[in-house]
Amino acid sequence: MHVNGKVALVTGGAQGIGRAFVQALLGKGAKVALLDRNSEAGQESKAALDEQFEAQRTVFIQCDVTDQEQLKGAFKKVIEHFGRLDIVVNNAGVNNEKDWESTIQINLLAANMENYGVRLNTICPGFVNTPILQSIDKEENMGQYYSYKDEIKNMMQFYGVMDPSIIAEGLITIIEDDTLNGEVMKITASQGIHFQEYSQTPFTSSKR
Ligand SMILES: NC(=O)C1=CN([C@@H]2O[C@H](COP(=O)(O)OP(=O)(O)OC[C@H]3O[C@@H](n4cnc5c(N)ncnc54)[C@H](O)[C@@H]3O)[C@@H](O)[C@H]2O)C=CC1
Ligand SMILES: CCCCC/C=C\C=C\C(=O)C/C=C\C/C=C\CCCC(=O)O
Repeated sequence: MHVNGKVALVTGGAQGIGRAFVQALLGKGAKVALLDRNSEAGQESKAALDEQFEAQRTVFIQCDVTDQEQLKGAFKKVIEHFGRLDIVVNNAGVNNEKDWESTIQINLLAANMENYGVRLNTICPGFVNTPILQSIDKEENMGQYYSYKDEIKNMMQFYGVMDPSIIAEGLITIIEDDTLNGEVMKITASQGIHFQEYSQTPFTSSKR
């Protein structure tokens, strides 16, 4: 799918990887709705993007993705505003070991699109240089894993920390290549953008 002229919705688009996604999509000619629960960061982000791209190509919608009513309302607003919706990027995420139920709700369940006849792909990055990494130093985020913070920092040094722009490059690859569906794209500092390969099962059922 060509990105030029399409409409994209990015959750958690106010900062970090989401913001890099928004920037890359605008750079390729899309119109973008950035959704985020953080209104201040969302507005700041839109204002900064407006200096680089025409203001009418970006809209910020405050939305907590765990609130289904807000989320549905935001999808509706995007279609009303831009007249269509072609690309959904389910990016919003938190690191909150103390409230893992809400972490699962935000990171995995909020925008489940599998029943809508769309291509569905996943990006699994290694460490990326965004504000979420600051949570590693905070007991309120790490909970029982707080004592591992130095090991995690050693891992970051060992494996490397990537710039968000390479994750955005992975997203554009997924959008532009229509053959990609059900793929797990891995992005690491050592191997760059690559795909998880699954071995074929040797078993073939006689019942078809
Ligand atoms: N930074 C990293 O090293 C890695 C990040 N990830 C994942 O990438 C995604 C983006 O992470 P980063 O940009 O690093 O984090 P970030 O903390 O910099 O940005 C996350 C954005 O999501 C928003 N958000 C959080 N909860 C929300 C909610 N309930 N509703 C709406 N917006 C919400 C935040 O306000 C923030 O703007 C997350 O899902 C994260 O788990 C995955 C692998 C590595
Ligand atoms: C530890 C809590 C952090 C909270 C969320 C922030 C970052 C998340 C990072 C990841 O999910 C990635 C974690 C591990 C992967 C690390 C390295 C893989 C590199 C492999 C390689 O280069 O071969």
